[in-house]
Amino acid sequence: MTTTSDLRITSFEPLPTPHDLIGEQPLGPEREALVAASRSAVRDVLAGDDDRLLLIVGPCSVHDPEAALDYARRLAAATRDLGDALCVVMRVYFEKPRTTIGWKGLINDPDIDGGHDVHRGLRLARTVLLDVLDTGLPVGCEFLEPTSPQYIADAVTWGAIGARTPESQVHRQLTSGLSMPVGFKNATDGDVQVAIDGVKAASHPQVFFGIDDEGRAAVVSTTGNPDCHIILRGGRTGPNYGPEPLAEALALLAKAGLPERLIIDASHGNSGKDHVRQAAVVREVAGRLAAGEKGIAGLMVESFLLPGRQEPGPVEGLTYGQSITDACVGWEETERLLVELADAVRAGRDAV
Ligand SMILES: O=C[C@H](O)[C@H](O)COP(=O)(O)O
Ligand SMILES: C=C(OP(=O)(O)O)C(=O)O
Repeated sequence: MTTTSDLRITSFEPLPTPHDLIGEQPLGPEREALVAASRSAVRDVLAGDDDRLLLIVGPCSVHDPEAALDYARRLAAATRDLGDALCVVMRVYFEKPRTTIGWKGLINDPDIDGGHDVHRGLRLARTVLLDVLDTGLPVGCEFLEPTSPQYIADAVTWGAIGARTPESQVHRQLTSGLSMPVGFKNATDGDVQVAIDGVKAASHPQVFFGIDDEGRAAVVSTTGNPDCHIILRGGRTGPNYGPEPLAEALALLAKAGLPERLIIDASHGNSGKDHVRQAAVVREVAGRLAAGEKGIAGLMVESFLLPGRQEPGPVEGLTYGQSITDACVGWEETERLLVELADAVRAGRDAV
């Protein structure tokens, strides 16, 4: 080592290789079939070849695997009879991008105590993914760390690039090699064009630094991902889920030569992170779907067992089933919204 290197690194701790972790917890043929079939269904909905609504619903973040699984079982049961109208993917988010600092998710700090037991976090995340798939629900998550997908992406049906990273070359390159449809969010300042640029960049083959299955640093070459789309999540300039911002975004997509279909995120900048407002946004969008409005392929809702949020900390001291990141719609309200959304999709089919 030289006197100029690693001056601010306190430790390097080797992780298991993706090959080893996946070997410990294999996907298995039944889950693999579910992931493949649900990816294909999501692609069809995004392309407009399937007239259902893609609904990405679930907690802002997973912090308590037991509560996440409890939620998954309820969601699977509640949506069993809504499959003619809704293509449901559960939000199972393990990596949280922060505005400044804060808890960065189950993989980074599974004990929510600053211990950062990433080894445990990775294993736990994979266990949660497999358990959720066993309820019959496909899974969606945000990809934030450029190397973590090698450990979990085989189990993921839909991915997101969050509002803090649509302009990041690293995330665009990563997405170009991901095997599932991926949504790019508009930036936190409300800029939609960066998400569209992200979709375009990710659709191209890319060559970049990454890791292989054996965890070795590698030059990664990709084919490009043709299944990307944008997500309107509002921003500092206000919400963008209304008919006017939607029309503007669709026009930008058309100008870029991309399909005029997108996802609306009812949370974040579209609700001011207020879960009561979030339910109102879902109902407004449902009304528009029932009236036959075009262009909305999907909706994202942050929902958990209890409404609202609480401050993060070790699970023993937390209220069961309540978010420790953004405020979520509670379960009873979620059940009502699921039925209302399915009815809206059915009504929209008959609208002129
Ligand atoms: O979805 C979660 C949050 O909105 C995102 O992680 C940013 O949160 P923060 O602004 O509290 O850091
Ligand atoms: C972090 C998230 O959202 P955004 O990137 O829109 O802030 C999220 O969906 O968890």
